[in-house]
Amino acid sequence: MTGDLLSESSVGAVEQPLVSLRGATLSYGQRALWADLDLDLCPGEFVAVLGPNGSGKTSLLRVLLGLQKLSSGRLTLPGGDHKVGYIPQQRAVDPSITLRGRDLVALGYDGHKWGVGLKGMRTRRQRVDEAIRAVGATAFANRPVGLLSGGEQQRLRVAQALVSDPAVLLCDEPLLSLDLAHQRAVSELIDKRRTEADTAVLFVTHEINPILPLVDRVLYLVDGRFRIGAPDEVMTSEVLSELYRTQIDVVRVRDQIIVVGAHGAVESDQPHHLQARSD
Ligand SMILES: Nc1ncnc2c1ncn2[C@@H]1O[C@H](COP(=O)(O)OP(=O)(O)OP(=O)(O)O)[C@@H](O)[C@H]1O
Repeated sequence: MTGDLLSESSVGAVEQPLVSLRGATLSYGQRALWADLDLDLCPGEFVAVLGPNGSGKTSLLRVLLGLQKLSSGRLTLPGGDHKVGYIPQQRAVDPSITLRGRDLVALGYDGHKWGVGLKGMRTRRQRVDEAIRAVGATAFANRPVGLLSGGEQQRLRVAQALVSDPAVLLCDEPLLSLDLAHQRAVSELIDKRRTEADTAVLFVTHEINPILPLVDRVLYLVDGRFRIGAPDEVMTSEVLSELYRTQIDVVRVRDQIIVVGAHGAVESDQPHHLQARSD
């Protein structure tokens, strides 16, 4: 139930991490989702978290958000407390919800602030407007969230996470149900934040290809086992076969990674990007 740390050295320059996990284990009852996990998240780093359904990706975000206690091990913030932006998994919004798009974004700015006063209100409006502009949502920000398309709602969720000026951005499958154009737009927005503000990004996804050029390291979780390293180190036939405990073939086609598994190899745990092998 342990994982090997393939490449802490591949992080590059020695930097003080914003978030650090040491020997982190999360169990529900007898089942360890992951155990002995060491992970540092440094400024400007983009870490993708992959793994089949139920492997503990969202639970990892919940631990980092302070919503879930570790069963053992330590979570530390070596540089002190930081602002954290969170893009939650998409959920269907009730069409009768009258909250406007800009109100949703403003919730991200308000955070724990109360009684901001008149001057504060002006700054708040400016910051919210900027965030809405940055995600290209100005045209629909005054409409009720419930009447917006999935892609439009997702852009507003990104704005909500970014408006708080986060040092760490936690994203839970932010590309889910977006078309290719919106996948690209949302990935670019997150990457822009990372490069311009040195924000660290932890990005849960089932599909690495849309973000492959942005990824520094991959954390791949399968059934309590895990690997951490650069995409070229982790996304290999050898490593994934070991994680899934069955033959997995990883092939590169142009700039895409195609993962091919044996029929029925991972059953209901089959990740979205795992293609059935035809032999
Ligand atoms: N509070 C809890 N108590 C007990 N079990 C839980 C709790 N929260 C999550 N789980 C279980 O832990 C497992 C991991 O859940 P989690 O949501 O972290 O997986 P995931 O990798 O994000 O999955 P998906 O890809 O489907 O979103 C699941 O089997 C889930 O049912």
